[in-house]
Amino acid sequence: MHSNNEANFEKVKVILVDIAGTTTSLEFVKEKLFAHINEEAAAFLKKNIEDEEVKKALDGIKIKDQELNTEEAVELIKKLTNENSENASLKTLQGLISKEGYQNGTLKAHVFEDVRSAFETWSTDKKIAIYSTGDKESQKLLFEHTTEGNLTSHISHYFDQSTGSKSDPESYTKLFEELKVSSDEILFINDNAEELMAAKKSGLLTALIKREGNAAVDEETLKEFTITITSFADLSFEVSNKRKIDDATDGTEIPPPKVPKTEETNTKNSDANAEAPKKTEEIVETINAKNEEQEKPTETSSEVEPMEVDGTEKETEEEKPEKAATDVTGMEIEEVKSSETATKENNTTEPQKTDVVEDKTNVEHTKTEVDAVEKKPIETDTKTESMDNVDSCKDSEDVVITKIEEEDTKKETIKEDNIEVALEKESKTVTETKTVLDSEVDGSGVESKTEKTETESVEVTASNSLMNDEPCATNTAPETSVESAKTNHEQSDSNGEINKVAEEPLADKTEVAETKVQEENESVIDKPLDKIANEEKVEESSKDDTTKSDSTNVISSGDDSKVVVEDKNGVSENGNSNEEKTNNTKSNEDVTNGVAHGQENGNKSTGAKEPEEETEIKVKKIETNEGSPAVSVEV
Ligand SMILES: CSCCC(=O)C(=O)COP(=O)(O)O
Repeated sequence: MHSNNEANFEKVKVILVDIAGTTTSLEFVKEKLFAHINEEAAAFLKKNIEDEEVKKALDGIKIKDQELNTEEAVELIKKLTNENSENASLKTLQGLISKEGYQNGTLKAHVFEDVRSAFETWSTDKKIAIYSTGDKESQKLLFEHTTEGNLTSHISHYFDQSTGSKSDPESYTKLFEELKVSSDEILFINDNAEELMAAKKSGLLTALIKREGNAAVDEETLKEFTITITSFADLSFEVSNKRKIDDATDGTEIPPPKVPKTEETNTKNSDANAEAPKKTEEIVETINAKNEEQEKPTETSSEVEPMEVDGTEKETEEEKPEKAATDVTGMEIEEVKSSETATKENNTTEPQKTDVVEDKTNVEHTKTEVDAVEKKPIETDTKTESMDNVDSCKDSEDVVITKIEEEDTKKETIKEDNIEVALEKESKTVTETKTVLDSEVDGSGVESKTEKTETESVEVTASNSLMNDEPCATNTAPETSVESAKTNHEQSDSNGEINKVAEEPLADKTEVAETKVQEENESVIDKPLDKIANEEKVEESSKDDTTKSDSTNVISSGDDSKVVVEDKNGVSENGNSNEEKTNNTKSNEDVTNGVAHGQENGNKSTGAKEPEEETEIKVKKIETNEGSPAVSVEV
């Protein structure tokens, strides 16, 4: 009929209902149940008159010191039932008498059609308790055998007169203490105004329900209660929850709260219908309360289903913001990492790029290589030659660049390590060779000098070869140089003076060179770049003769290759083959044959010596341009 403005159903945790006139029609109770009890009372007492529980109950209904036979007891039970006595012992006897009727199917308790649906809904997030004049056993029997089926699964508590009279406010205090809730978290639905008033005095929310056949309640009395309803369906707690979600999430205008249906209006009804949406604080508080409640196990919740509304609500208010925060954090971290990486890369490459290039070479390609290779300050003029190869084969340049990245990534593979060794061994080998040359030149002839120079070529070209991961279509000089170097060593075996050098395993030498170069690199890295460059210049200057000639590109080294060719009358072609270059350091015969076979057989120059042929070879021109060295040869 009405709803008070103060009504706060969101707080309700327990819905307390009585039976007669609330869940069940008074007609059923009076015309069916009580009638059944009256009919069955005689038979029941005849069978159970000696039962101690029955005796005790009979003692509870008889007049003090009254002696009752079975027939008198039956008549007393009927009389009290017809008077609708609330005597607790009578209720016990009524329950005992009706039990067989429920069990054998003779009795089916009536419940209003809205009861089952409401119980199913309420029990999802609330407790449903029964408080009836009828004893607990009778209550359970009734709800176990209703016209709507067994509803006991939705009911968590049964209270009867053992808790106290429903008209005594004290009874409700005991009740909510037992339920472990506050008084205003219980909504008591009853058709009896007197009992509701007692509950109200204890602080319970009260709903007077007007069912067909119930006694009328005057309007002034109705105003005392929280709400007046005609059906359980008038109480829709879930709608309130949906409103809370709307309010808490999208901020859109919230429709007016759904007020339980009312039959008529009065001042309070109007107020109730105009009830403003709950404030956010209040809503949040209610949400939290509901979430807490939802976490608690329901005592008789075998059919309890999760509350979807609350579940969504939780996700909306908690999970989504949390996820969003995580994503944002992750992005921030990634950005920071990227920034750090970029900074590191710049720090390691940029400064050296500038310094080394400026100090060491004017060749642009060399600059590129120096840019890329962090640990190669030693490579100077020799690199210029090498870059001729790079010039004609962009793959080489690419390889160098790749190496930069690999070095930056800590050289994870053996191959990468090899590359590094080869590159660095190149310059180191030059130094060693220089020493050999000095001793040999002092003591012996040209031949040994030549052989050792070739050894130097091995080292250098080997490193270049390793740098070329991909074959170069136009210039495979680095790989060729490796083989040529080996050939020269083998050939050197015939020369006793250089056997010692020739027998030294190449691999071992490589290891030695690697170690030395590593040390050298470490020291170089620790030095200021400017200083390194200056030192390198000095070093290169002191070993200029051998360094340039030791290169695979002896031809392209300008003066040195020219000297060699002139001295030996050797032949060098346009730097296409290191075989040819190597042959530059051989005798005329070898050189001559090398030219022929170098063209025919590619890189293979280690085979048996060809018959000697007299061939006049003239070197017409030797270009020593760093960019594209060339030698013009006439045979
Ligand atoms: C199982 S109780 C049957 C009805 C009954 O006897 C009774 O007294 C109902 O009283 P209520 O307080 O539930 O209206």
